[in-house]
Amino acid sequence: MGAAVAIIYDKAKHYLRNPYFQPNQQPDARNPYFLKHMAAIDAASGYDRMKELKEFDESKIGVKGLSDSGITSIPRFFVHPPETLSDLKSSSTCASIPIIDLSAVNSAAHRQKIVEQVKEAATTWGFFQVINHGIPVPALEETISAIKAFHEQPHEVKSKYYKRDEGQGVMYASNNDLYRANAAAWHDSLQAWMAPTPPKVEDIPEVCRNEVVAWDKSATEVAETVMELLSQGLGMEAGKFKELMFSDARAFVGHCYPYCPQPDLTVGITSHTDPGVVTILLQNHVPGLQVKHGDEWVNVNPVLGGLIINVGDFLQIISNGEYKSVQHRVLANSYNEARISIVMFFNVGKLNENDYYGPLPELLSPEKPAVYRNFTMQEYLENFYCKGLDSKSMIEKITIQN
Ligand SMILES: O=C(O)CCC(=O)C(=O)O
Ligand SMILES: [Fe+2]
Repeated sequence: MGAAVAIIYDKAKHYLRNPYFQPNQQPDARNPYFLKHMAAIDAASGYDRMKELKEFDESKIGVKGLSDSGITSIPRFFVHPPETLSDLKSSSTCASIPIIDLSAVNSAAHRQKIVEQVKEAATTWGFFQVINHGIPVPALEETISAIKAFHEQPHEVKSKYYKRDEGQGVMYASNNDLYRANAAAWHDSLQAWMAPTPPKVEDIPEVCRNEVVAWDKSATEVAETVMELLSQGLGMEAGKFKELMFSDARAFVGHCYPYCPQPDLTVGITSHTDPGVVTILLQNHVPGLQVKHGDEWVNVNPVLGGLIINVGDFLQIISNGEYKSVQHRVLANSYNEARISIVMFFNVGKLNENDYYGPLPELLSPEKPAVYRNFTMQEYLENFYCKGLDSKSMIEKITIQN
């Protein structure tokens, strides 16, 4: 057994020794009274959550390392509160997000119909899949394979990239919000800021370097097409979102959701909305992504050649609530094969922290007054980086109460 492997194994054994934690004993972690109460329980049982988190983080093994080590019970800091766990089983099997064919997007005869479809999907679902978007299926598969290959590298190679350096460059870590969230989730991610400041190409791991660079280019083309349709759907010029620099800040994330031995006790990614303008998501064939539609969770099943698009908080706000930024989550993976997803987040590129943003003036009228107040980029970024995925969104914070 190599030294690094021995260390991983040692860590895993350490986690196995953790007392098994009954989820129904877990108090509501967001309630300050219970937090205090819980700290007391932890003190009594000798459980030091911060120490466990740090040990896991510093081991750099990620959930992939835990999963590969053959553990049969998950560390306690991954266990979610009972109200999250009891909701995991409730998913609808009949509904599905709209699928929109973009093959005729440049045909004058068909354009308006596609604009209507995109508008309807963004208004009612906040999520849709696009097909015939111009990226060939083999290119989608190569991108997935490259990210899978990154996560499958031996610990010795991959751990060199492990760091927490949010908001810039390239980083690989387990759970971006590990120290902010109430409970950790069963995924690892490779992340790279592609714009406005692209990473040094040599900082992108070699095993997926060309694919990440190529994906940035092709996903941005699709995003810009979709943004034109979304802009027209609001009755504005196709080029309006581009003019407002809505695709000028971009983050690439390659998630890996390895097999989880106790998928009923945790999640793959905690329910959240995306903060930005739009997100484009490519997933492999392993299911798990769900979106909230009305009171139901709906499975987003992989479609061959499909790319999933969703509206982020920023777009909901500037569209004055017309387009919906919808809660989504990923279930902890119960399949033997890892679930891989490639996510591109598109955000406004203007970096002046003191500029005000809010519902676009051209969408407001006496009949349709602003439903959100204006905010600065600084307030928006602070809100994002100070919270876990599971906390209050920007939207709730700036909604004008009547
Ligand atoms: O992996 C997925 O399918 C969803 C990921 C996601 O929602 C996110 O990274 O914001
Ligand atoms: Fe998301």
